[in-house]
Amino acid sequence: MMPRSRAADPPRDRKGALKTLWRLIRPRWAQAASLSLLLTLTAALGQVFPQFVRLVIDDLIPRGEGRLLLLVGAGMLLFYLLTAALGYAAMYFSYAFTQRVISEVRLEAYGKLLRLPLARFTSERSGSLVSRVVSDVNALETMIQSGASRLLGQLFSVVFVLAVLFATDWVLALVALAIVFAMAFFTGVYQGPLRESARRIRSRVGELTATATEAIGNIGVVKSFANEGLEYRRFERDNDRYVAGNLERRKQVGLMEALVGLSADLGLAAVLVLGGWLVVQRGLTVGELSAFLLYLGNLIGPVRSVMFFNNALQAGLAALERVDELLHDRPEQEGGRTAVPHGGLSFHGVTFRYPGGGAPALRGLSFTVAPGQTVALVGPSGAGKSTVAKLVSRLYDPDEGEILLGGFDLRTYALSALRGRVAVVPQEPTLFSGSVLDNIRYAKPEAADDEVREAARLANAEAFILGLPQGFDTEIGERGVKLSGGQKQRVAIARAILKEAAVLILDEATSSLDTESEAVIQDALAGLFERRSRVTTLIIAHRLSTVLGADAILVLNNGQLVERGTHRELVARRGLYWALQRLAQEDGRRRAEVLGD
Ligand SMILES: Nc1ncnc2c1ncn2[C@@H]1O[C@H](COP(=O)(O)OP(=O)(O)OP(=O)(O)O)[C@@H](O)[C@H]1O
Repeated sequence: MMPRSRAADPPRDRKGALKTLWRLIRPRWAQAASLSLLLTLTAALGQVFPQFVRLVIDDLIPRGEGRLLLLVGAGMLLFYLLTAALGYAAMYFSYAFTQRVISEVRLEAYGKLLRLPLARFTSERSGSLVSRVVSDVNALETMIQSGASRLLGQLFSVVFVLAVLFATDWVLALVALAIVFAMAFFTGVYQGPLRESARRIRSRVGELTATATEAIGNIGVVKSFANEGLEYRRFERDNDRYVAGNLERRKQVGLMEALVGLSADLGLAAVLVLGGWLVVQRGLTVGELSAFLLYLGNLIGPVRSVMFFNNALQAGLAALERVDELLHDRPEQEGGRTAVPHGGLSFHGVTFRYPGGGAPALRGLSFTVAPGQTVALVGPSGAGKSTVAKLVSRLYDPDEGEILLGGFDLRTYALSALRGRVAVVPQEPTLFSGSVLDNIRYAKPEAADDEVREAARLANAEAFILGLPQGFDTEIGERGVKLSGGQKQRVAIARAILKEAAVLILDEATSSLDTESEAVIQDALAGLFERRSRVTTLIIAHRLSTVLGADAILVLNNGQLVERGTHRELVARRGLYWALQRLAQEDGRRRAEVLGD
């Protein structure tokens, strides 16, 4: 028996996030480095102005060089035009670089999200999962952008200026080095708390997104219970937590910046005092001390930027950790078999418990449906009928036992191949935004228009579709025309007809269909069976008519198979099936009486 796949790996940490960051940057490190140097160069070009001033004041004016002055003016014009163009190009390309990296991560994360096992979507709210792909990925922007545009240049300046300082006066340079260490020390002290608060903020963004997504995704229900106020308060609570997280972080950032700033200021004062002493006692010149102090100023600026980059780095890494966890989440496990035969379906000792759920939904279930046969599953609510359907589509895998299709374990098939051959008509079909044509074609994206129309005809859906404002091109789904329960079912049946299914699973609608629609649906199903006579079919049956047409009836109770046989055999047994049928008949009689009145 195959091992059950784990729902999720343990949470990944900063090391994992750093590795992922390096994987993303590595192929483009040369590009990032040259962009950063180019930006530094353009910034350095800005420092040339004092030289122009010196040239004009000290040279040209005293010599009365009017024409040369014009020439210098023209030179400055060219120089600044070039500087502006370089600055623009470097800034744009570093931005484009950041966007490319981020867009790649976003696509990779979304691709991964789509391939996570269904169970993963119950361990985290879907809005929070979406926030990992959208807002966490967006939160990487500042880190990558400032890293790509400034970091390298600033590190370069720090090393360069330190070298100049040591060449000027090594005693004072040691003090300067101590300043850098003090600044780094306070940055280091706040590294952990900043990372923690950044993590909290990211997870609160996830909660905030999830709360809004759930309410807006179910806005009809919210409105029908007039619960806009309740939902508003839920969002307000999450929003308050998010704001509190941001304020807490701001306090830490403020303290860190203050301590880093204090180190720099006290360091400058120390250099001034020590330098003054050196001038008095050791013959250091005033000019040397002034130059040293100016250089020190040039050192502290870039060191501060590097330290404050740490802030962006921690926020970015906290976001990247969440993205990284998603990227390393285990996808659905699958086999390599791509040919799924028309064959029998069998359950062997299948036991299954929903992740996080209590009692097993299925217990040691065994049954076989011969190729091309139709089996009806009946049983009281909660017996496990829909669970059987979910396991056949491999939305979940059994904890124990195995399910074979055409003689092979379902887990040996490639998922897309398997799901491409298992057609499900659910009780409440889902429609997506798009035309009717697109919605039916969802079952087989490569199907030609004619094929789709033929499927709709066989599903008894053509007449109502042609009655819609733009026929097959009518927009349905979230922003379009709303379809009735029966119409949705026929769209779902048309989808199933379109598929080259080896197994058909039909979850009959229990309610919401009047007798007329029910007849139409039965006709539609007849179309489905006519087209797919060799299909192995599993029906979660709620109607006598369907049960009578089945080759065998399986009665489930409490996740176990309690009876099996034909309608006649099961009625003769006077067991659970007989009791359920009697209940259904009584219910039918009462409804007929009410309608008769
Ligand atoms: N996603 C889920 N997570 C946890 N438990 C679940 C989940 N879906 C179903 N269950 C539980 O599994 C058991 C079997 O449910 P299942 O939906 O298969 O019953 P059913 O026979 O199809 O019922 P019905 O006729 O009412 O649709 C029930 O106890 C149910 O509460």
